[in-house]
Amino acid sequence: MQTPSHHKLHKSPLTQNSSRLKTNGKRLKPRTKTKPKRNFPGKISSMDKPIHTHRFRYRCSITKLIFCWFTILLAFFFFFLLKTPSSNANRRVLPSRSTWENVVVQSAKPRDNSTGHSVLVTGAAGFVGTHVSLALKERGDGVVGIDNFNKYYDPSLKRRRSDLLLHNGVFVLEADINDSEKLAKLFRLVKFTHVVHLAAQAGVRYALKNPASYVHSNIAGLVNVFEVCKSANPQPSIVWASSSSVYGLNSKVPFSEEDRADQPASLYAATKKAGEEIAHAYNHIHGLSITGLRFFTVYGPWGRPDMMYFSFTKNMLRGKPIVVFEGPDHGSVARDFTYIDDVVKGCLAALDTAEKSTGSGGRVEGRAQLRVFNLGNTSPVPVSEVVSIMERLLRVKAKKVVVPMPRNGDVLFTHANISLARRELGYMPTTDLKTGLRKFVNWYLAYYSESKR
Ligand SMILES: O=C(O)[C@H]1O[C@H](OP(=O)(O)OP(=O)(O)OC[C@H]2O[C@@H](n3ccc(=O)[nH]c3=O)[C@H](O)[C@@H]2O)[C@H](O)[C@@H](O)[C@@H]1O
Repeated sequence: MQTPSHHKLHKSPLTQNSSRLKTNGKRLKPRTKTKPKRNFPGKISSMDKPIHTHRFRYRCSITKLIFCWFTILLAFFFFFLLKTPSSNANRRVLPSRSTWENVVVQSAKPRDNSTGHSVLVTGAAGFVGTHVSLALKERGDGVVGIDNFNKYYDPSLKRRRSDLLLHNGVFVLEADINDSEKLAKLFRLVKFTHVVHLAAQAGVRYALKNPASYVHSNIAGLVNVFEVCKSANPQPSIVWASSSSVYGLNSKVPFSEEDRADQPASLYAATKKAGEEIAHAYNHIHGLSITGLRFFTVYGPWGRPDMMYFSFTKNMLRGKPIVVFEGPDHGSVARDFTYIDDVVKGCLAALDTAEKSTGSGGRVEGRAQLRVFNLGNTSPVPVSEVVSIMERLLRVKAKKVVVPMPRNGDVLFTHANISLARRELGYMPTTDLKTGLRKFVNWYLAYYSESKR
């Protein structure tokens, strides 16, 4: 009869290797020379176990130890990965013993605490967001950015803008404006005096391809920003980006803030107009001070690759055709192109003239300010004229394919009346299209020649 230890012995890999394996009926020679010493018949004492057993157990325990350490290290790695914001750029900025929370607090500090603002800029790695953040920082305000770095257009351009901001002392947290926890946390860390809300799904024609993204950013995201601002104590004043597209099919020119804006030609325009109504509700109920800025086709260095002047430049330099839209009866399609520096001045003036919000802890002390301004250039230029300017600047003949403007969100023309902005904000655009496009082309050539290196 076999003892339990016998049973174990026969089942162990050692036993199988040394005594059980046979080839062609022959017994295989054991791999080790040491034979087990038996103290009692049928039993092997622990001291007398064969060296193979010791080595095997030794190897087993080493393997277990390594496995244990590896698991602990892995757990630490994931713990820190989850605790740290995911942007590479953000990770790069964090000094070794600092947390992203400390960096946010530093970034939000104005140069002079008594006069400077603490501003949260959403969409800070976007085109307008980058320029506004830089201008605020440059004049001494504290600025914290937030951006989700989505893939609507080349995210590497957004990363480069974010690097530029970081270089200038503006930290951009990688997070979506729909992440209420993150936003609320930012407000727990910093008492922001102002929010410049520029994060949005832009582009009029893309709405046909991805309508949900407009609802996600321009409606749900906007509501989320307002919600967090409404609950903050003190409540910040808000300046946010609406759009000239809200005028839609309006044919009365130039477009004035009092004109009807209830005939949007795209879902994009509809979400921006909805945003203005949502702003009204939050102002009315919660006492938030809100200023909406209707931007008119903003262009310039660090611009958006999805916009016409940018994509035409790229195609013309590569010898590719460009598709130029025209109106009925071969009429021109025109835009009130507005240079980025002028728009930035308008944004800062809106922020400086914004009154304080009047709500706190669910109570509202009096009416809060609610404003809407056009930020345009007051001189519409036909797209065909833009192409001629580009041809001269790039010294390239464009391969134009002229087609009737498809009904996919575009309107025939935009033209801003800026009297109100001039009166209330001192807004006065100074850059004509030729000068602005020259600055854009210089930036474009430098940026992409450097990227190739
Ligand atoms: O001001 C605004 O409200 C809007 O301005 C731009 O929208 P859009 O004026 O359509 O700017 P582009 O897409 O750069 O188009 C400019 C002009 O070029 C024309 N175009 C565009 C693309 C193209 O392939 N061909 C072409 O002729 C358009 O019809 C339009 O007249 C922005 O993309 C929107 O995000 C912004 O809100």
